[in-house]
Amino acid sequence: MIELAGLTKRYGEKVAVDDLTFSVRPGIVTGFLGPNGAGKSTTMRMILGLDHPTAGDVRVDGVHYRRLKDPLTRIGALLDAKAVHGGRSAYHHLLCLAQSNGVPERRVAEVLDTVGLTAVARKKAKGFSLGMGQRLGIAAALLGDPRILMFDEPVNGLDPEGIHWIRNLMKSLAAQGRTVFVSSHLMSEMALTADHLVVIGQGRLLADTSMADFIRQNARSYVRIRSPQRERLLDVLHEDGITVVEAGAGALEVEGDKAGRIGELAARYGIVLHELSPRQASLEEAFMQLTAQAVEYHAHTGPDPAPQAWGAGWKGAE
Ligand SMILES: Nc1ncnc2c1ncn2[C@@H]1O[C@H](COP(=O)(O)OP(=O)(O)OP(=O)(O)O)[C@@H](O)[C@H]1O
Repeated sequence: MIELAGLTKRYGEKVAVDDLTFSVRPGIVTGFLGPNGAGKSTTMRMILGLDHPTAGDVRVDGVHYRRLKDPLTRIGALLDAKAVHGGRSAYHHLLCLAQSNGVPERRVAEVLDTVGLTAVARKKAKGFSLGMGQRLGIAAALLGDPRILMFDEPVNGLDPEGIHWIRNLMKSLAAQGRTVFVSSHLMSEMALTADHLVVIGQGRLLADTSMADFIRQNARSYVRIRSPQRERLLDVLHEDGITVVEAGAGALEVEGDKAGRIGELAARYGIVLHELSPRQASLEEAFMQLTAQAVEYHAHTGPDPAPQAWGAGWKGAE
């Protein structure tokens, strides 16, 4: 279990982590999501005692990291896969870690086998690909057989096979009852891996929810419509109590699964439709919406189309 209470980190004027309170529980994969610069790495560094909180507190199994005896056997972390002495072999790198942390030597061969690096164990780490480096970093995290694991963007730069492998590894570690805390800026990746989600933006907590609830609340379905008789169509839909939203580029959107009803109304009133497509918003979109106000650097590719609405009960883009 990892417990954060009011955890805050300032760098001068910059608040990197802002009053975070949440717990990471055992037996499940908890995804830690946020756009670039949201404060994920800073939070993880504070969990490991590498950065001091400006305020608040973070505990690993009830104690501060620095007070843990043999910390590698309690919590294993992959923060920066490049933090390896390149002149050492994978085996030697892990052996040094094991010897300086009271971990039995046999664990080195075991974790090399787990991450699939046995064949290259005697090769120098500086010749490793990004994927091999990630695997070596994960091997180091697993070395002390800890009950808590923390991975910062572990799939960065990996090929599909590597991504698949990491996904399964995390699930199996959680299934063994371990606490697994993994950061990502990709919702689509987390949707396939995490049971629980903690979302932050500009250091602040935006969501702390089960993946199932997040999907239930955010995987909205809607219908996209295009018509050369747009005004007439708007009138007809309005009369039928259907709420319509401007979707930009001449398209309209209606919440829910109403394609059938809209098609019938269009047919009854002889309105030409160029498009009538039922759609499902992706979780990536839901995540972008949730964090939209909290992104540090926006790439402006054009004017933001301000949503307009017609009809009953439109409450704005939520
Ligand atoms: N040592 C530091 N000094 C000053 N500012 C810092 C320092 N470390 C991080 N920051 C700032 O704190 C904020 C949070 O950074 P952090 O690296 O924790 O975010 P992140 O969510 O991990 O982002 P990314 O996904 O890009 O890795 C950023 O604005 C960053 O510029």
